[in-house]
Amino acid sequence: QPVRVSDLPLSPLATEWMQLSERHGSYTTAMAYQAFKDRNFSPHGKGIPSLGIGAPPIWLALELLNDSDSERELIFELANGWQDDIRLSHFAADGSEAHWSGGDIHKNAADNRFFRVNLSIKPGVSVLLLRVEGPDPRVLPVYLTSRENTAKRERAEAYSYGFLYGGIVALLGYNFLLYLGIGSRSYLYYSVFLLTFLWLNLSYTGHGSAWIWPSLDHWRQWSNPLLMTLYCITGLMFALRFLGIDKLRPRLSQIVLGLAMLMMLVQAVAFYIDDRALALIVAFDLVYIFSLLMPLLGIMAWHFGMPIAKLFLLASVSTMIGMSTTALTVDGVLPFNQWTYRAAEIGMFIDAMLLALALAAKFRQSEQERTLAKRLAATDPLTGVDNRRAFGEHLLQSWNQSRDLRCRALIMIDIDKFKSINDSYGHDVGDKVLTDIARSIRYSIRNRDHCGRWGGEEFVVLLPNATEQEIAAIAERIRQNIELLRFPRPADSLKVTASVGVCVDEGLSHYEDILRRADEAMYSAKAAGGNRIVFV
Ligand SMILES: Nc1nc2c(ncn2[C@@H]2O[C@H](COP(=O)(O)OP(=O)(O)OP(=O)(O)O)[C@@H](O)[C@H]2O)c(=O)[nH]1
Repeated sequence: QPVRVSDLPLSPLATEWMQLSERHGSYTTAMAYQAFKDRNFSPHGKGIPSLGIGAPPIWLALELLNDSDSERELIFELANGWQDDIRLSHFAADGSEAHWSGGDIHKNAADNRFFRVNLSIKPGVSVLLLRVEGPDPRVLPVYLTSRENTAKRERAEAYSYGFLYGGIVALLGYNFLLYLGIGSRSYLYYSVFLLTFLWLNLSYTGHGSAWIWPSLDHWRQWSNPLLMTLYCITGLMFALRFLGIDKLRPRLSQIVLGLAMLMMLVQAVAFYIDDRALALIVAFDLVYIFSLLMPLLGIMAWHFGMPIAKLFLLASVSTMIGMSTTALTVDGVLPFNQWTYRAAEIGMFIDAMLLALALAAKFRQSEQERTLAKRLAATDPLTGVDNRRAFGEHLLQSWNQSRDLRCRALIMIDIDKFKSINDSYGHDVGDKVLTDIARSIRYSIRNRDHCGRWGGEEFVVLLPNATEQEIAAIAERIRQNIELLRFPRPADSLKVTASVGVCVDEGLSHYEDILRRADEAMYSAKAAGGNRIVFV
């Protein structure tokens, strides 16, 4: 049944095709045409013709009926930029013939990224005969539509590719800048992964051949398998680093990378012996392993309790879904449209975006960890106030910041006879006394004052911006509140007191002087019997 040129579908031709494989010997165009007329072609079946890697050359034929009395202009386009040798013949109703050829092995085959031919279909029944040869996956989405429909499709594709490439380039540039700024290797690995993703996209969409490397004939044929391999390897390297598997499971990490490198070596050998079918099989196998391995690594990291692993898992599952959708579309299980056919691209793009989000989440997490570590390093674990180092830093900082007009003071507090508390009630009670005293001091001071543990049973308080009356009141409050502390059994009869030394700064030249003088004052208080305040 010839297909009416007025009824041609907007999607690629599928059930319309008749096919003949060159499995049992090759044909010239005339022989194939004769075979078609002798009804030796069989119906192609459903889906876009898809024959896998290294399939023998295939002939596809289509009978066209132009039942009008004028010529019809159509555009034939094989929307797949990686076939080696494409030949198209048109046998018109009036007996005239036209022939075209294209594909990767033909130098600068077309000024378009795909093999494209303008056809004039004369009234009557004519035959289109297409032959495709090459080791690459033989997926043959052929559009046969009017000039307007082709332009419409081209415009939609241009927008979508603009969006895709724009998105990847923006992510790539941003993450590379983050690497330069922050120096974290994860950003570098991610940028390299995005670069290979961009490069691979340029390669298999035909944009690279059309615009970037039109004269690199050898590269044009090899770019797909080599870039697929590189994409998987950089993706794995990023995942191992990002998920921390290189540190948690270094052996596993080494095995995965070793296998990836082995694949790269096989590709180098395939390149050397010029066996592209081998390179393609290795590349596709690696892609399948990759799309299974990535979620597995995500699950493993999840198992290790890494919160970002969920985002990573979601990202790799989106690639898996995309890839299977494209595969099912090519096989004719799912209906063909730009979304289903290009689902792998969309899945990988969503993957890349989710990974950027995961990187940001990881950055936030490590920032929080850093802040926590900094706080822990500055805090006395028993009492929760600043430790000696942190208090010293704070004192120095506030000293440098303001040579204040109003006076400031430093209070040194030492618990009286603390050793005997330890000796009589044990260390646990001693610890409880220290904790309660720290809490009591914090309760006695103002919000802007700063408290620290200076030594075993010694505390310090810095009072900025305080009048002499305020200083005296706070020091007295501290002393009194310590004296009022009560403890549970067995220390219910225990009464604790402290000796307090106060140094009011009236133009001291060095911050250590205030510490030394407050210490001296505290010792004077202790020497005078304790439980008192001495001012200097
Ligand atoms: N329970 C407990 N004891 C501590 C801690 N840090 C230091 N100490 C004890 O504090 C005691 C301090 O003893 P001394 O320096 O002789 O001071 P003191 O007994 O208070 O004597 P005076 O200061 O002269 O009143 C020592 O026995 C230390 O073991 C701690 O974190 N917990």
